[in-house]
Amino acid sequence: MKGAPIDQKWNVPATEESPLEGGFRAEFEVTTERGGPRYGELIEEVRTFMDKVRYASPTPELADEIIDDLKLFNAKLDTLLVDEWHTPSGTRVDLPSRGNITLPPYEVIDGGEDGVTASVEFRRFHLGGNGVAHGGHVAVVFDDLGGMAATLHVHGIARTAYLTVNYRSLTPLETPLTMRTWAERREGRKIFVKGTLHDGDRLCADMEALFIQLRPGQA
Ligand SMILES: CCCCCCCCCC(=O)SCCNC(=O)CCNC(=O)[C@H](O)C(C)(C)COP(=O)(O)OP(=O)(O)OC[C@H]1O[C@@H](n2cnc3c(N)ncnc32)[C@H](O)[C@@H]1OP(=O)(O)O
Repeated sequence: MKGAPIDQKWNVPATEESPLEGGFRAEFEVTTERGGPRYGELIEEVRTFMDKVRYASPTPELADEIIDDLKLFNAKLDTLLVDEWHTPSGTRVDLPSRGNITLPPYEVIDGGEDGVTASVEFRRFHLGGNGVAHGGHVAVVFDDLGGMAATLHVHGIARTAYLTVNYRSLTPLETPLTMRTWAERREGRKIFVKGTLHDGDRLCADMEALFIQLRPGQA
């Protein structure tokens, strides 16, 4: 298991009442094919590049060279752009964070109706200051894995209404951390979710969030 539990039924098939439109599509296609067998490696190289950009102090000449190289890469990708529903980024459940380049990389260890446990590692480019993670990046992972817990709990798509993070101690970079998220209770479409982030036994942060299950066809 890497980016998500594959065997869970979290995709609600499209129907006339719940068409494939709106904020999140009714159907979340589970795939390990898009982007090819080395897509994970591609994403990892991009993350490594961002790590280095975060800490590099290039000369003007090196910056010129890298800009030219990046323009070539961007032109290559321009030939193969697809919409968000068909990109591998976010749908490759076999890859950390479902292959989503915008998320700190996590691997789901266990996931189902009762909650999600994942190993997350903040990268060097997630630096906030003083060598530790930026609080916003911590919140992003809580949002994604909290949303996953809500989705698995109700077997339907949910969207964040609010999310509160308490930063209890510093969150290290380049360290395997454990995040747990679970639905504490449900009131109709409202799913109250809680979560924790630990470095070993030390609590780095906890969160409380409200996710709202989307009505059929809701944008
Ligand atoms: C599958 C793999 C996992 C993927 C996980 C990805 C997770 C990513 C999650 C996100 O980041 S979603 C993006 C961030 N969130 C948004 O952009 C949400 C923007 N807001 C909205 O779209 C709507 O406000 C929302 C869907 C949340 C609610 O609108 P609705 O029209 O569906 O519901 P409504 O306003 O009628 O509220 C329903 C209930 O929730 C309550 N509620 C809504 N927002 C609230 C709030 N902020 N605080 C407290 N209560 C709230 C509301 O009072 C009401 O309570 P009652 O039923 O008891 O009357």
